[in-house]
Amino acid sequence: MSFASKLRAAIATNQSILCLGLDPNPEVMPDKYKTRYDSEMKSGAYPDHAVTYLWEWMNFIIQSTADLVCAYKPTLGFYTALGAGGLELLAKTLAVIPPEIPIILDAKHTDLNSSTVMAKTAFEQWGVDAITLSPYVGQDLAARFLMYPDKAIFVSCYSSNTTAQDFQEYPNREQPLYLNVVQNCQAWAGMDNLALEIGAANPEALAKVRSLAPERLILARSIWANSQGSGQRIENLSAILNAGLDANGDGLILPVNQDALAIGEPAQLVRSLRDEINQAIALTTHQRPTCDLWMPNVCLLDQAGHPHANLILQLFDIGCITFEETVQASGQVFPYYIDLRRIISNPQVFDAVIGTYAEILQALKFDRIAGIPYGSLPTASGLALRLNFPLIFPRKEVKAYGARRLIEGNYEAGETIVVVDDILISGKSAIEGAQKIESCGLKVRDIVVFIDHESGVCDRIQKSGYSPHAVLKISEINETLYQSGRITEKQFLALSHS
Ligand SMILES: O=P(O)(O)OC[C@H]1O[C@H](OP(=O)(O)OP(=O)(O)O)[C@H](O)[C@@H]1O
Ligand SMILES: O=C(O)c1cc(=O)[nH]c(=O)[nH]1
Repeated sequence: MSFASKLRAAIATNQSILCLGLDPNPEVMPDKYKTRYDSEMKSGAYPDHAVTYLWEWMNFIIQSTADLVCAYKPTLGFYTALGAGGLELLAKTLAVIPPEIPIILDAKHTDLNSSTVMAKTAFEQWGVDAITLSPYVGQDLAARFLMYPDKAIFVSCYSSNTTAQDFQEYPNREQPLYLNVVQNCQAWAGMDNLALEIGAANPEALAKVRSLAPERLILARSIWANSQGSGQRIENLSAILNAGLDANGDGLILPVNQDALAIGEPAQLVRSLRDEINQAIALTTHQRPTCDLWMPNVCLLDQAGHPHANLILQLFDIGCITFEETVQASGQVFPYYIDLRRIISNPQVFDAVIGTYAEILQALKFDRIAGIPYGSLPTASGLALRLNFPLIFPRKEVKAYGARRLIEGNYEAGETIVVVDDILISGKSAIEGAQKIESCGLKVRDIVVFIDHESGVCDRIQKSGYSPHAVLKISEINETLYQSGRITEKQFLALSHS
């Protein structure tokens, strides 16, 4: 199961957005383990035995909280700091985490050279579901981890540490570096594979991140740093939730405060924290306006890329391009499918797509717009409304009852019609649609599509007497997806041989 599905299931089953850090830090070890640990360490004879007490402690925490949290987050540094025994401890700890609870390895990995092997060890050997990464090596680092489609990365975007402000807030508070990181890293992968990690002792930074990443999963850190008494904790919690929850009241995971680890019986503390958070979420979402403005997810690529790069990524993210063997209308089997029919369920993408067609249509001369059923009827309707032109459409099949019209809508013979379709593969649908329209005494000059699948289809359209226009070529889409790390080389090659 993928990280994203596992996390959703764990949140639903345990009714919890709590992520518990599994950090075998001897400094905060409860007394019942610490006394034995210290005496073993003092004896100096068997330091590996001392690790046994850390293991007992970690195991106890997991057994006590597995029905109360949505994820576990071991911090790699605590394990490596213990030497060889620490890595054994990590393996043993991971092995007792129930498989339905996702594991986020807090590695803050930052070295490009070791990233391929780190990804292999973390995801294949240790079997963790997600890993935290430092952003500053850039997309190349992330790409090594994103080769695993069922796994996820958490990009560490903001630290609560005071001295980190010198870098994060550079060059000024209006356009700080960390918001640049948030904006840019979202182009590296879709929602299920890339989340953000934010130190949120101060909810202001969290709110800014949320406004730039309205739909991303955010792991908030250090949220308990400024909470002394319970009143202050509830106040802070409410501010964190207001700042960090997405428009649906989701998209946020919160840490368990480290006190839970230091006390001998963590279950009670984690349970009451979970319940407190759930109550606060209910209150926060209840107070929000019921009719919210729908905000797009921002996913920016380098401005030097394709002018429609962001739209291409969004199309990919909403599932318009899938890689599985699919029979085409022509009977051929392709190793992918382009399903532009999904656009209509995402108002922001739909609007952007209509805008790109509109730019082309505005330069053409015509009296009416015709959409090719069924896939292109919503788009043609959107264009008719946006450009204020009348709409018609040729039926796929003529009905044996009712008006039995081949062309629906009103028109006058001799008028010029612009044909709108979503994709040209063989060109058959668009050409046949245009011919139906012409058979009713209308003229068709231009055929406008969103995607030209290339391989000579535009020549075929021209040979049939029409002028083809496309917003995008399949090769441009392929290049952008590959450059952004959305698709693998194998998928790139599959689309290149289209
Ligand atoms: O260039 P072509 O080889 O004709 O392929 C492209 C056509 O195929 C799809 O429609 P489809 O036949 O799947 O029908 P639908 O729009 O009703 O889903 C698509 O919407 C195009 O109209
Ligand atoms: O029928 C096809 O050939 C076809 C249609 C479509 O919308 N997308 C695609 O990849 N193929």
